[in-house]
Amino acid sequence: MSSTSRSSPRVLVVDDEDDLRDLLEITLLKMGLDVDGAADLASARALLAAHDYDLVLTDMRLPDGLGLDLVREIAASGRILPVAVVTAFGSAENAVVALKAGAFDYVTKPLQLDQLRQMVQSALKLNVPAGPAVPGAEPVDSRLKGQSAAMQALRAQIARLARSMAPIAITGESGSGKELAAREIHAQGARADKPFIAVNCGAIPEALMEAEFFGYRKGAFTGAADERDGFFQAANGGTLMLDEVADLPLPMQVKLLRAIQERRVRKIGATAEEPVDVRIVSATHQDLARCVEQGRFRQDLFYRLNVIELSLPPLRERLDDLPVLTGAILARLTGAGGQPATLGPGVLEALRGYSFPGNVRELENILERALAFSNDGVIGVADLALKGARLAEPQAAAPAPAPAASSAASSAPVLTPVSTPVSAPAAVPPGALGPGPAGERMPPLPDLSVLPSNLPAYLERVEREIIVRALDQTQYNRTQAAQLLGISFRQLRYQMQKLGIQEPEG
Ligand SMILES: Nc1ncnc2c1ncn2[C@@H]1O[C@H](COP(=O)(O)OP(=O)(O)OP(=O)(O)O)[C@@H](O)[C@H]1O
Repeated sequence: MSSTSRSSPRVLVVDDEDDLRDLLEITLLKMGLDVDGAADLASARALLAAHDYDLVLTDMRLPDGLGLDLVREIAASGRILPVAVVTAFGSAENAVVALKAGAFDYVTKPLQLDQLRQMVQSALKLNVPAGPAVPGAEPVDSRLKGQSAAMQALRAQIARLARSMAPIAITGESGSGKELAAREIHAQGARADKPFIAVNCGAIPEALMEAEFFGYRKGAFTGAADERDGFFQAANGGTLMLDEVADLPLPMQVKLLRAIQERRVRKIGATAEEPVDVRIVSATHQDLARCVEQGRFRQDLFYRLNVIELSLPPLRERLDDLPVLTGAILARLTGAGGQPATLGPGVLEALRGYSFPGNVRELENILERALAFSNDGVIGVADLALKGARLAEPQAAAPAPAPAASSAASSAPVLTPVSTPVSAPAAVPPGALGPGPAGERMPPLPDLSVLPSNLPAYLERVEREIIVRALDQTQYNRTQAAQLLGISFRQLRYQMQKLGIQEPEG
């Protein structure tokens, strides 16, 4: 059942079960494709050597080896050829192994023909050159700015990952660009014209989670006045990003695992399941493997989400990107047609000396604030009001420390209460100490007669102490605490998680 015309995309089907191979071949022929069949690895290799294919679809178990061998051989050859595997139902492990080895996607037996067709269509779209490969087209401008080796490697990895359906787990500190990377993977892949839906798992009340993810039928519960789609249906054909995935409660993790494994969801109140074709990208700034160890995250879901890891480097490890990043951010802040702001002398050096715990988001915030304080669009060092710059300055005697407010942070360095008036030493940039330009509270520095031997750890302790105090002052009202500290609720929540600050029990 093979065809020789090259006007249509050509697919190689490798399966030793005649019935299944026939079913696959007929389905693909009906889609207008040319199809060759092979019953074992040896014939598949011979056909691959003789012809150009646009897609290979292979069973896992073959008389003379594994379909996985074919996946590996094609990946190692550098040939741009998507390979999908057919796995037995319930053998999730095989599917994950194949995806890790470089398979584009998988379908499970018994075959769901609608899923098979969707998968084939996605795979064939990958062979249409996109972006810069089209002659005369403008090169696609990556949204992820930076020329450092780390960013170049990241962009190359993203280009590879965009060509597959494998679930990706993105890790990286808060503000390091996880969502941007996920959007880039989506935009460069076969699903670019379909929706990209990002869901902050930590922001959905537990009681609403199932309805939000899977949707509901009219009348399924009080208040369900109309039928509604969930995130899975909304992202159908595209990408669903599960941001802050470590925040998912355990019961929801079970439901999510099922939906991802079976590629089907059931709306609340519905009797039938519906197929969904969604690429899953997850992200967290937490150590998910540790959450598994602590019993807070299911091992099986972790395994399913963590097929391929993409790690975003913190900004402080790629400070060479600062000129490009600041340029891009300032251009955006000034908007089209505006005169872009410039950096005054010493500004880049000052930024290079800072550790950016909030990464690119923090750089954006610093520049936005600095722009507001700058004269004639020229940002000076003082306009940056960098926290690190204060610590870098040689300090005269600091005010006497006050007792720590919270036992949870009793080992933290002690800060003087925020209300203590302070005058700034001459060497410190204006705005860094004392009331800030917009009447900001700037408490005095802790005693720095002894310099910390581990600056990041020290800063973390300072930050921890400040946050615990703000929470104490507001009876753990996080919205008020965030306001008090001039940060967003989301930032506060991230920092609390990162620093392991929990509400006192009772
Ligand atoms: N390499 C980069 N080039 C340009 N902008 C970037 C880059 N990395 C991050 N940004 C910008 O920084 C901000 C934060 O990025 P993003 O939301 O993707 O981070 P995140 O890691 O998902 O953050 P969080 O953990 O808080 O959800 C966004 O405005 C984004 O556009």
